[in-house]
Amino acid sequence: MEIIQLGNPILRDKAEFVADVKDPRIQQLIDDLLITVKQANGVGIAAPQVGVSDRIFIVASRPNPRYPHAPEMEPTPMINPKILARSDESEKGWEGCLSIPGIRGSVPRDRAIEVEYSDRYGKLHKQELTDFVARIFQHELDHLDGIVFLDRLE
Ligand SMILES: O=C(O)C[C@@H](Cc1ccccc1)C(=O)SCC(=O)c1ccccc1
Ligand SMILES: [Zn+2]
Repeated sequence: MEIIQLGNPILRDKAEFVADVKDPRIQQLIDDLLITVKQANGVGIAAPQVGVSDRIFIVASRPNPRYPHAPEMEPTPMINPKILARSDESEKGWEGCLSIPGIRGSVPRDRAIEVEYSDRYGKLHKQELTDFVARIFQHELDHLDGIVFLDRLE
């Protein structure tokens, strides 16, 4: 799928709550996002970045030049994600965005967050995320609310 670039107003849309995770259209979208994030060599991707206004994103942390200690994880679809609690400490870190190629910036994010989301089978997950994985989650959640990392540069 084609990745929407900054400047396209769709990227600023607020994504809608997913009513039925078992809907075949949602399952197809999840498969498309998994392929797209892999092809783009990203560590995350959100549905609005492919022009779909659903509250779904993929978190796919892996070690990379900027975060060599990042955990290698199975790309994880997260549906109707939300942050339940935040650590009081925040940390600045480098971010990029597949919709804003060639630009990197230092963005403050909460170092630890308690999150809730449904997986693609409809199972509810509640867990604590820290460091780079927490950063990706916050970056992708922003996309669901039409926010990009440039909006958060200090
Ligand atoms: O635009 C996106 O949502 C994907 C974005 C996710 C992200 C990267 C870095 C910090 C938080 C969230 C990317 O994957 S950008 C390209 C990339 O692979 C990368 C960029 C910087 C550091 C690590 C990876
Ligand atoms: Zn992005």
